[in-house]
Amino acid sequence: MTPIVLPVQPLTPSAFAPFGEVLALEGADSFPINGGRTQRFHALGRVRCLGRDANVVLSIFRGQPLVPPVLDLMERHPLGSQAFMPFSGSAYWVIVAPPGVFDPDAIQAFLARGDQGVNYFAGTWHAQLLPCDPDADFLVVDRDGAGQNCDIVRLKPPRTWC
Ligand SMILES: NC(=O)N[C@@H](O)C(=O)O
Ligand code: NI
Repeated sequence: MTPIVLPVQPLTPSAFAPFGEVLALEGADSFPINGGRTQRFHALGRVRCLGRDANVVLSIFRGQPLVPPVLDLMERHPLGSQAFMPFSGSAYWVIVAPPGVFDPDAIQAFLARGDQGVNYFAGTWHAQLLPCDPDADFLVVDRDGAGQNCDIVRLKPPRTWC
């Protein structure tokens, strides 16, 4: 099947608001701490962690680009948020759809800079990590625990982006 081409928009807090939060210095609420030696960029996102025996965990993902760039599935985590913060400088694509019943017509694609993170709301449909560069490292904050926390939906036709 010929993939549908998604237009890509720059990642901004307002455009991304239906899907989650953008983790970035620009526009953040910040204040000095530690006697003024440190600036705290406060509460950039909120972690949700629901269900039985659940913990918030911190992981590192070393991701590789999707080649060819053809997306045939998306996923969601109904029991918890999931945050990705790049720390090797790679830009990455963020392809999402609103929480709830999956609507393929509501899919949106963003290009995130290497200094922007994202925190997907619990239940936000998203593509698995799509870095632009090889060996792209991300700090990931998400939920570990009992229960089904990864629902998958197949894209027919698949999607690509430009
Ligand atoms: N499966 C996993 O831990 N990663 C995905 O959830 C992802 O969004 O990349
Ligand atoms: Ni995920």
